[in-house]
Formats: sequence, C-alpha cells, structure tokens
Amino acid sequence: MRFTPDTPLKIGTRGSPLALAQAYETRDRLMTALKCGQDHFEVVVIQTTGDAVQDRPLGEIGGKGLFTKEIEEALLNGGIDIAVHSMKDMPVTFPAGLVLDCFLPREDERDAFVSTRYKRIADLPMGATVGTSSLRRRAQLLYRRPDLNVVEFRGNVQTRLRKLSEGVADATFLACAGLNRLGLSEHATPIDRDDMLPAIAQGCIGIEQRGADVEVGKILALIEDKHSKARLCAERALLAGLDGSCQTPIAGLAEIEGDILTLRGQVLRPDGSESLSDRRQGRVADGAEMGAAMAADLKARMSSDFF
Ligand SMILES: NCc1[nH]cc(CCC(=O)O)c1CC(=O)O
Repeated sequence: MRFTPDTPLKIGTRGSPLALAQAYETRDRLMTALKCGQDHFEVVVIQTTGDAVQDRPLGEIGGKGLFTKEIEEALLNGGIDIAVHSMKDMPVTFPAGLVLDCFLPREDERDAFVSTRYKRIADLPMGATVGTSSLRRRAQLLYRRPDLNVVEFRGNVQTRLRKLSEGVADATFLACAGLNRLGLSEHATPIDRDDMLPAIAQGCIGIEQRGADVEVGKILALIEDKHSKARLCAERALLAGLDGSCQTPIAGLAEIEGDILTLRGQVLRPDGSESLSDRRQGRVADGAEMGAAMAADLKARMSSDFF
C-alpha cells in the first residue's frame, strides 16, 4: 500500500463538527479494515463557499454544489485522496474523473422533532414558531399545519440548537443521523416516515474518489455497505428524474426487506399548499428503474406551475 505515516491517505472534509465526525468515522472504519494505525491517515479540512456565506439563505446563492466545489477541486488536483460527504447534500451529477459509489452503513434516516417544551408536532399550539432552513421540512410542515410560523434557521447543528435554547423558535427539525453522530439527541424525538418523509439519502455517508485511482478504489471496497448502496441508488434515481434543485421540496426513502425494496417519494409546493406522493415495491436490483419511473409519474401529475 502506498499510504504510510510519511505519505498518509488524505481524507478531505468540511470543517463543521458533523463533517469532522463523519470523516473520523470513515478513518476509523479504514483503520479497522486495513489493520493499520491512525498515523496512516490525515484529515484535511477544506472551507467551502457554502460554509463561508452565513448571512443569506442558501437558495439565493446557488445550488447544492456550494458545499462540494472546493472539495472536489482538491480531489482532482491531488490535494486529498478521498472526500467524505453527507449524501443528502450531494448533487446527482458530479465532475468528470470523480466517482462516488462507496456508501457506509446508514445511520437513522428519520428527521427528529427537537424542542425543550414540546414532545411532538401535534403538541405545538396554533401559530407556534418553528425554525428550519430546509425547504422540504418547511413545505411538509405547512402542508400538515398551515397555522405554523416557519422561520429561517441556518447554521450548523450546534448553532440551531443554541438558537432553540435562546427561544428564537418553539421547535426545530434536524436529521436524527447528525444528532446521533454528535451525541446531541437530547430533546430530540424521531419522526415516523409517514409523518415526515426524510430527504433523499439522509443519514448516509458517501466517499468520493478519483476514478483512475485503482488502489483507493480497492481500499474503499473494503468498507462499503451494499444495502446503503442499493437504497441510495433507488433514491438518487428518483432525485435525478425530478431534476431536483434546491428550490424543489422533494422527499424520498427506500427500505429493503429480504429481496424487496420499497420506495416512497413525495414532492410538494414550496408553500405546502399541495403534496403528491407515491409508493412502490420491486426487486432490490430494480431500484434505479423504480426511482426513474416514480419520478416520471410524479412529474406527469404535477401541473406546470408546480415548481
Ligand atoms: N443540510 C445539512 C445536513 N446535511 C446532513 C445533515 C445530517 C446528517 C445526514 O443526513 O446524513 C444535515 C443537518 C440536518 O439536516 O439536520
């Protein structure tokens, strides 16, 4: 192996506490698989445009690529050997020369209701204020509860929890996965997927590499999770088929039992005035076709002014 304490495998990541936790989880899995020490790896923190701009809603500055551009550049120019991502934040297309097909065992994919005063959505009084920067969560909440006052809540997981404790909102919504990875699940109640369908790929860590780097490809194959891969394959085919952009509230979740994959999908108007859902089952191997077919059906049901 070309990776040694003198020439460690460089793991690129964003600098938020959650991103770092994901990078260290990846490093630890690689250490176990390769039976080598921590000194064979170096975690390289890369600041992205999305991290730098804190004062404007993300939708205004651009699409999902905001959190990945600088990291992918480092991968392409050899500054890092692999990049660790939250798959939820990844666009469906990515630069030529890069490959993203290694997925780790998935954390809890559900959303969590977080509040110091209430236990669940149904407990929120009329007109309560909820904070979220997610278009999907906003649309899903307003669809069920048009009375809620939804306010913009940006920043990393810790920042949002601080805003909540300062009383800026009565409740907020965060991914269970992030809270679990950070050990911050206090005051958090997981929400059933039937009440809030998660974002596509929520809870899943993906590892990107240079397609031409055969040695890294072999190393990553040691830690990949086949179940995660099959689920992501179906969910991301749905996303790709819907031309998902930051402006479109889309939810989707694939689950596997035995040889059967169940795929759920939902699209909403941003103001929550309309929601379209679909659910279908098929063979695990047909996940990508199911995702694409579901996207086509949902699109056909949406009126032209939907997005
Ligand atoms: N958009 C930010 C983001 N990207 C991934 C996660 C959580 C971890 C995950 O879904 O893997 C979060 C925070 C959140 O939604 O609570």
